[in-house]
Amino acid sequence: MSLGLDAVERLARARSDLRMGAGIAVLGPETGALVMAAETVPAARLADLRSLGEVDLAITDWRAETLKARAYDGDLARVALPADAEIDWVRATANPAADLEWPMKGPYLTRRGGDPSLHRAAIALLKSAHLLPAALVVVLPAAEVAALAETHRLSSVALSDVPPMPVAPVLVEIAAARVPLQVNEAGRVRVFRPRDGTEEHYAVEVGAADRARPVLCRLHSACFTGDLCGSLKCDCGPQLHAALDQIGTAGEGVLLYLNQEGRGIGLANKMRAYALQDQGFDTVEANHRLGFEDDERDFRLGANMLRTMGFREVRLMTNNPRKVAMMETCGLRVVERVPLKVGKTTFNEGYLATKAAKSGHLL
Ligand SMILES: Nc1nc2c(ncn2[C@@H]2O[C@H](COP(=O)(O)OP(=O)(O)OP(=O)(O)O)[C@@H](O)[C@H]2O)c(=O)[nH]1
Ligand SMILES: [Zn+2]
Repeated sequence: MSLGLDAVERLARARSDLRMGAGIAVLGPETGALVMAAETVPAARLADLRSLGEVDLAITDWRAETLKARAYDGDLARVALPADAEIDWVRATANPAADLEWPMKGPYLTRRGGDPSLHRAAIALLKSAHLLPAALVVVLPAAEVAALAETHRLSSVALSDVPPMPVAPVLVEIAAARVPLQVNEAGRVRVFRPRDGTEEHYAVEVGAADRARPVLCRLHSACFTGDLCGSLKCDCGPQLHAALDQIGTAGEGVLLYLNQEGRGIGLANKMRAYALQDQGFDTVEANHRLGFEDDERDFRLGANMLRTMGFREVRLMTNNPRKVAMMETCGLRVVERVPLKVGKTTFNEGYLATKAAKSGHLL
């Protein structure tokens, strides 16, 4: 019987529930947790969660640093929810938007000792759902959590199925068709769908490159503001079009368009980061204040797509050494790094300088 959900399907359902403000169960061998997203949980549900036991607000070490909370667990801190904390306090701890107006939300009492694995899994789930990485967590005996999930028909996932760095999803080509492009009429768009229910990614192939030779390739991450709206805050739009021009002129090559908006944090969080940048923080600091790493992308996706298309060697258009390294790790030989130096404006020179200084980009 295959009617029941497998682990990958249960994770996809749990991500979706968290986005809607529902609770989910994470089941470990002895203990389990009821988990809700600080960003989406309705006030009434927070009250119900409280009635079950002690509530922790799990935040990342980056967010803890901003809030001056001690992160005894290394990569995260388990803040004990104060008895008088209302939903506004929870949201403000998760979201740095009002940090400057409301700086004294603490002092934060954080837990020390014990096993933070359930909290770590909760944060990983929220990140993969593109929500702020702040999770409300109540830890109880696993049997009790399983019973609550059963009674209230909540999604439940096994702790062992939520690894901190998920395995690279398997991508399947779903559809492909000819799309004549301005840069070259021999264009073809292929759509790849990950098996884990996350976003689809696209490959634009120009011509029919020989699979036995290195392919000219741009590995591009989605940027709604730069690619579509012509934003001057970044260099994405000009890079996208320069890469397409170069591939079109060469007569063959591949543009991989990965739907990893905002370096993998999603557009809502990227706009939160932009609002922080308007307060004076740089692109990396803004991500950290939100609780994210400076780059949350999984470049293994691009390498998987290229391999599925039959390529083994690549001439990669990028200024980002991490992209080169990841291709190599995934078994694709980068025979050449082709620089893409376009799109510098007075609005983005600070952004480009920060990427060079803090993220190792080549200027
Ligand atoms: N979080 C965040 N993301 C941003 C910001 N500005 C641009 N982005 C995102 O950054 C990514 C840039 O993608 P790419 O141009 O492929 O990557 P890159 O790391 O700059 O590397 P190369 O362009 O290949 O040199 C896109 O996903 C954008 O949406 C920002 O200030 N904050
Ligand atoms: Zn951009």
